Amino acid sequence: MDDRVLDAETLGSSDAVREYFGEGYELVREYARMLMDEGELRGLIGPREVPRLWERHILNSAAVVPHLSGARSVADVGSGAGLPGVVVAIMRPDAEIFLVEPMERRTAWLTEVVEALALSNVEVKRGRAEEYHGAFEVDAVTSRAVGALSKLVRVSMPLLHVGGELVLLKGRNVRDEFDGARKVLRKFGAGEPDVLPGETVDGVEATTVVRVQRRK
Ligand SMILES: C[S@@+](CC[C@H](N)C(=O)[O-])C[C@H]1O[C@@H](n2cnc3c(N)ncnc32)[C@H](O)[C@@H]1O
Repeated sequence: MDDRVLDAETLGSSDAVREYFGEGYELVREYARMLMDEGELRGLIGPREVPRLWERHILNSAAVVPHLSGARSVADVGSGAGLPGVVVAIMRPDAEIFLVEPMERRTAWLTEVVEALALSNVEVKRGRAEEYHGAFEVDAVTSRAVGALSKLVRVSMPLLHVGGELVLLKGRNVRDEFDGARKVLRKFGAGEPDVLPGETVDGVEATTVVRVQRRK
């Protein structure tokens, strides 16, 4: 194991992180191991991401979970390597999770992860979110690093039941995207976006979570 992996392992095996993930800890750890072993090689994460895998990716992804408490079904739009969708699926085994991703190479990886971790609550759906408008509806959509708020509202709002919510991991400056999204928020019957405080686990602060409700 090289030093970069050891760095990430230190945080990933800390008591605070173990306690935070509770029953899901072993599965999250297995997923992190898969990403560390193969993620870079298969072009799923960059080489610089290996040492900060827990900090920047795993813990960061977990920050959406407290905001999904009422959701029985969740679609993760643009799952990529499975972030945050796989982490959500592990932490919410009671919810039905759809991982929506257009790239074949990435859906192949997601399918392997789902099988290796025996995640019976997950369905991988290959395609763009827009292709699934009218095909299924969920209580919540999560998404990270897929695009600006206006795009996320346009492609994701039609996947939600009325009353359902987009729960997005965004950068600190997300408010700068609000003006550009006004028109599309109105068009898709969305409420005012809420910017929510991220949690801090073992000194690691999560990025900003933004919640937008489908009102009609
Ligand atoms: C930068 S990656 C982020 C992946 C992952 N969410 C993460 O945070 O590591 C963006 C992903 O969104 C996917 N994507 C882009 N547009 C999409 C759309 N309209 N519907 C679904 N997925 C989309 C891309 O194929 C890509 O895998």
